[in-house]
Parts: sequence; C-alpha cells; structure tokens
Amino acid sequence: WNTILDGIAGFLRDSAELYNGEPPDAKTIRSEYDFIIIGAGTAGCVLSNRLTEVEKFKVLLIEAGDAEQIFMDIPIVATMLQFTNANWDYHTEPQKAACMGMRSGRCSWPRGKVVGGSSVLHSMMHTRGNRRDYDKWAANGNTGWDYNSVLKYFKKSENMQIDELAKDIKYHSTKGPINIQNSHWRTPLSDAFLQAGVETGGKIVDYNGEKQIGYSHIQFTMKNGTRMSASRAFLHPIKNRENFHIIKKAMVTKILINPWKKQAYGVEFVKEGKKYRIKAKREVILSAGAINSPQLLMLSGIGPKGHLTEKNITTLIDLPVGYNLQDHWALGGLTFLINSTDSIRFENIATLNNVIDYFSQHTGPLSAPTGTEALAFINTKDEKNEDGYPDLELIFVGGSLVSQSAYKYAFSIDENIYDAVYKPIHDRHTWMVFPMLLLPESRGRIALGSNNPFDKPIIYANYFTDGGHDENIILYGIRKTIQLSKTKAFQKFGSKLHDIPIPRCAHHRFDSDPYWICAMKTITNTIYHHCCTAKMGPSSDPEAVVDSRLRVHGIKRLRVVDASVMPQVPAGHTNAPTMMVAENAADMIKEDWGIPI
Ligand SMILES: Cc1cc2nc3c(=O)[nH]c(=O)nc-3n(C[C@H](O)[C@H](O)[C@H](O)COP(=O)(O)OP(=O)(O)OC[C@H]3O[C@@H](n4cnc5c(N)ncnc54)[C@H](O)[C@@H]3O)c2cc1C
Repeated sequence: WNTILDGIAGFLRDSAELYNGEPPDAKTIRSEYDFIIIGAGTAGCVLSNRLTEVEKFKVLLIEAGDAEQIFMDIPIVATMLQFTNANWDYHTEPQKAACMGMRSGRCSWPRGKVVGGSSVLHSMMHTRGNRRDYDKWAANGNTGWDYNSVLKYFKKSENMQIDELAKDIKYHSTKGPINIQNSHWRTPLSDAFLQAGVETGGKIVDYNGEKQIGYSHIQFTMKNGTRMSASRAFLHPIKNRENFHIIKKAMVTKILINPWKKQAYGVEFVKEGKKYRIKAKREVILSAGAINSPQLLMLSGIGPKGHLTEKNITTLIDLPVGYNLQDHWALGGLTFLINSTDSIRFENIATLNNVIDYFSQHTGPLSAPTGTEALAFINTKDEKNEDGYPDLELIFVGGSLVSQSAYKYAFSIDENIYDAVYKPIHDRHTWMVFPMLLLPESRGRIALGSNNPFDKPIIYANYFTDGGHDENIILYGIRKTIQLSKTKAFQKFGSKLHDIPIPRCAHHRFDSDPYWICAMKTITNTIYHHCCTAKMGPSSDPEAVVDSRLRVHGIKRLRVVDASVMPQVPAGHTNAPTMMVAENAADMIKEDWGIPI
C-alpha cells in the first residue's frame, strides 16, 4: 500500500507542478502589445521568455493549441501523443519515389498543437548538429550565424546534468533553463550498440562537444526522468511577469500588414468562434513552425505571386515562401530479432509496478523516451576521420515496430504490408535502427490548399527526388547497421536480420541494393525535422525569405523566428537548433530596439 500511495502522491505532485506552472490564459487582452508572437512552440517559448526580460516590452503569445497535460510528459508515451488533439495531423501528398507503403501513399507528418508546440510531441533527443552547418549558413551571407557566434546561444539554453559532459565548459553550461540528461532507464542492447561501434573502429563521443563523429547514448531534454518541453523550461518561469500575456486555443488567421507602407501592424485571430484584431506597436513575430509559418505568410499576401493569385490572395510581396522544404528521413526501421528477452515490449512494461516507479521516482521503463536509446553520427565519405562532417545518423531503438502497436499507426504503415512483414514476428523481442539521412539534397514545398486558414496546407515532401545521393546515404546506413549486428556485442543476443521481404519489393533479391532502395521508398519515415521553408539569406539570394536578422524581405516590423528560417537542415535533430535560432533572434530584436545585450 505504501508503494501505491507513493505513486499516487507522485502523480498529484507532478500534476500540480504542471497545472500551477504553465501560465494561464490572460483574463483580459489589451488592444495593443509591443510584440505579438504567433505560436507557443519551441521558438515562441524561448522568445517570450527572453523578450519579457525587458520590462517595458509588453508581449502577447498566441497559441492555437491547448495547455500541456501531465501524461504528455511521460517519456515512453511520446509516440502516442500523435493520436491526440495536440497534433496538427498533417500528411504528405502521395509521390512516386517515397512513402509508397504508407496508408494512401502518404507519410504522416505530426506537429505539436499545444503550449510547447512540437517540443511536447518530440522524442527529446538533444543534438546541435555540426559546426560546419552554421559556418555554411554564415558563408552564404548570414552574418552572426557562424558556429563561433551561435555556440554561446546553444549554451545559453542549456542546463547540462550529465556530470562528465558538464565539465567541458567550452561546449556546455549548467546555467540555462533546459535540462539535459541521459535516460534513467535503458535496455542492455543500447550498450551493445555502443560496443559494436567500438568493435568496428568507432569512438564513444559527446556529439554536442568538440567532435560529433561517433557513438553515444542519447542526451535528452528531460528533467528528473520527465519530458522538459520548451514551455516547462521557458514559459513556466515567466508565469508571473506582468508584461507577458498568453492566449491559448486561439488560431491566428492573418498577419495585418499596411499595403502602402508594407509594414506589419497586428494580427487577426479566432478564439471560440469569435474574431479578434490586436495591434503590435513594435513587431509581429511569426513562430508557427515550418509548415504553419509559410502558410500564414502566404495567407497574409507574402509568397509566390502566381500561387497566391491562383488562390485569390492579393500579393503584397513576391517571395519564395514554402520552397526549400527540408527534412530528415530514414528507412522505417531496419529490424533484428534476438534470442533473449531484453528488448522493450509495451505489454511487459505497462505494469502497475512500473507506473508506480514512474510517478514516485521518475524511474523505470516509463521514463525511457519512446525506446530510443543511442545513436551514431557517421561520415560516409570517410568513416575514419574523427572530425568529419556526418551525413548519416543511426538511431538505435531497443525495440521495433512490433514492440508497440502505436508505431504502426503513428508511422501510418499500410495494414497489408504490416501484416505481411511484421505480424509473423509480432510477439518476438527485437531491436531496430533508423538509418537517417543528415544532409539531404531533395527539396520539398509547402503550398496552400486554399485561402481558408482552417484548411490544411499541402505538403510536397519530394523525398528521393535528387537523382540518387539521398538513397545512397540511407543504403550505406543499412549496410553499416548490418555490419554492427554481426559484432560480438550484438551476437551475444543472437541478433539476426529480420528477413521477411516487403511484398512490393520481393521481386528483388532480399538484401540486394535494389531491394533496400525499394524498401526505403516503401516504408519511408520522417524523423520530423521539417524546416527551411522561409529561408534566411541576403536579398541577392533568389530563395531567401528573411534576412540574417530574420526580418521578412520587403516587409517592415515582421520577423519569422522558428525552424522555417534555417537555410539548410543541420546535421542533427532540430529542436536544439530551433532554440538557438530563437536565443540569437531575441538578442537581435533587443539590439534593434536599443536594448543593450
Ligand atoms: C513527433 C516529433 C518528434 C521529434 N523528435 C525530435 C527530437 O527527438 N529531437 C529534436 O531535436 N527534434 C525533434 N523534433 C523536431 C522539433 O520538435 C522541432 O524541430 C521543433 O520543435 C520546431 O520548433 P518550432 O518553434 O519551429 O515549431 P513548433 O514547436 O512546431 O511550434 C509552432 C507552434 O505554433 C503554433 N501555431 C501554428 N500555427 C498557428 C496559428 N495559425 N495560430 C496560433 N498558433 C499557431 C503551433 O500550435 C505550435 O505550438 C520532433 C518533432 C516531432 C513532431
């Protein structure tokens, strides 16, 4: 009984912390603020915190989704959040070269619609990318975004709780709001993954430190075994700031722009069926994410003229909004069978004892983020170069599609394919790797479905449309993973490649290159790093939408601050880079309004 009571007490403590921590809806809304931020996602939360440090700045944050809930912070259930209202639930358009084994040929692209945005749905993997990513941004005309300049912003957000990494103060900090830690619980298979890396000539590294290439357990944005969303890190501490207001369940439908002055002066939004117009004295800041930010720009008259005209929208400025869409994608789980019972199987871990462990101490398998445990960054051009630029990531999971039925639905895998390939092993212990492309050459696009802000935008993922580079990197990752599976470390568990072929690829010899290329185009998985649709670049860059201070070209008092502005997707997951973008932007905004930084 005592243990059960401990669990209940822990549950109540967590609920109270979350419920009391998140800033509530503003009771009254002013008619004018200094800054209006659209979207309380990763970037919007960081910006709200940093801008309200200046007492005279009155800031309104508008979020389409509702409050974060306690179950959202339980790491193991992250994938299941995609089945809730906290997901915008987007899907790609069918295409010939990818997602062919997904329901209706569409890949599922979830995005967070909740206070905290996609940082509430995400798998909490904390990776910064490579220094060359940012040096490239700067070399393309974006002053202030080279690695030496942005490193301080990565550190500014960070509260590194992994002791041996925290000692490296050149790369880490313990003073920022977002906690970074290793998972409290993982399978022994993740150690095998690291050992297999070493057996095949790799090194164990801190991939957010001096050199990125190598193998590691994952650094997570977690606090004491629970999810630390951008809202918990950046909004909870400013709950009592008088110059900060938030409105939830409010959908911004248009940015108000004076067509003669070409100057933004406010926003229009709808809450509970009622339309509001609020003014921004200084700036409107768009942080609605890489799908919704371009949608809102286009709805407001900023975008490709031909497309806007087609949708009956008057063009204020002709810019390539929505183009340059980039992502990271992978073969949806290269699966291996094992002869032990060491992997995660949901039915084994969803026990009362584990629930009690989680709520009383935040330990046990429920504190393991979706089963994702370790990773490797690899440079396929020169694996031995310890300071190389990785173009491949292997994401190790201590289970597979058969460990949790949520995966099948979340990834949107066609029922017939699932039944043929995975049903025969549905009760087996397994592990899998997502071989993920890091520096894609294919480019997609976000377009408007209509001029109705409540209609979903159209997503052309255009995976594998670059002529071969992208598929070859994933193929390399498949071969590398098979090599790892044959090491002593993995053979201790009797690891064996799952070899039931995908029916639509069965005309190729199993394990031949054409087979795997067919497989990756059938079970194609986004790793959710959608970005780059309002590209940062000088006005001489025909693809640029914002300048290096993130101001929309040709429109005054309007900035975009979120993953959309990245010129190229970094060689890492995008949450930490988005926080960095917002930290850097906050200083730029302060500077532009005469506040010393
Ligand atoms: C399932 C999933 C797993 C992921 N896993 C990882 C991971 O492990 N590690 C990692 O680094 N990254 C991961 N990512 C990516 C990472 O979460 C994003 O790159 C990051 O959160 C992007 O931040 P953002 O501010 O650009 O957008 P978001 O965080 O998506 O924020 C946009 C916000 O704007 C709101 N909004 C949109 N339109 C409107 C409107 N019209 N009116 C009002 N509000 C609006 C949205 O509701 C949302 O809250 C994952 C993402 C997903 C979806």
